[in-house]
Amino acid sequence: MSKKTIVLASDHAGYELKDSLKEDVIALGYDVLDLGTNGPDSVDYPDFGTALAKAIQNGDAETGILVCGSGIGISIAANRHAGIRAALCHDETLARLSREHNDANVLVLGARTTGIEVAKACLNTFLNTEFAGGRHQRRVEKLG
Ligand SMILES: O=C(CO)[C@H](O)[C@H](O)[C@H](O)COP(=O)(O)O
Repeated sequence: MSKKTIVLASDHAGYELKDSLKEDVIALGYDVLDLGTNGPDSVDYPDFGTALAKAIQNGDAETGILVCGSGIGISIAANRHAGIRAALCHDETLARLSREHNDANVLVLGARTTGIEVAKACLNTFLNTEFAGGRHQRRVEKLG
């Protein structure tokens, strides 16, 4: 059986945090699909949020991690796509709730707003928390 694949993407403001989180994801035993960006040259977050959403829609990965400066722009981009539930998280509580209540399939972080240790804690919580189902199932289904 193949390992679960996690897709990562960021803009120029987020690539260093994205690369750091990628190391953690690999160390945890996941397969990784890195859609870039891979350097400080200015790029546009909609291109990367959209590319990640399409990778999940296509079945290339089950779960995603997105990073931009604030996390806001790239969240907006990803959430325009059907089936994508991208959650901008600033702490472990939000990371846990995004999984338990919203069955979020994309963790979004702001590299200019969230420190590396909090970001890593969010990542671990996000990856290790199951969707609670029950009353939340009906609500998630209404998201489309
Ligand atoms: O989308 C954003 C803001 O909502 C992100 O923070 C971007 O990374 C940011 O806008 C990029 O800004 P820059 O001045 O072009 O580096």
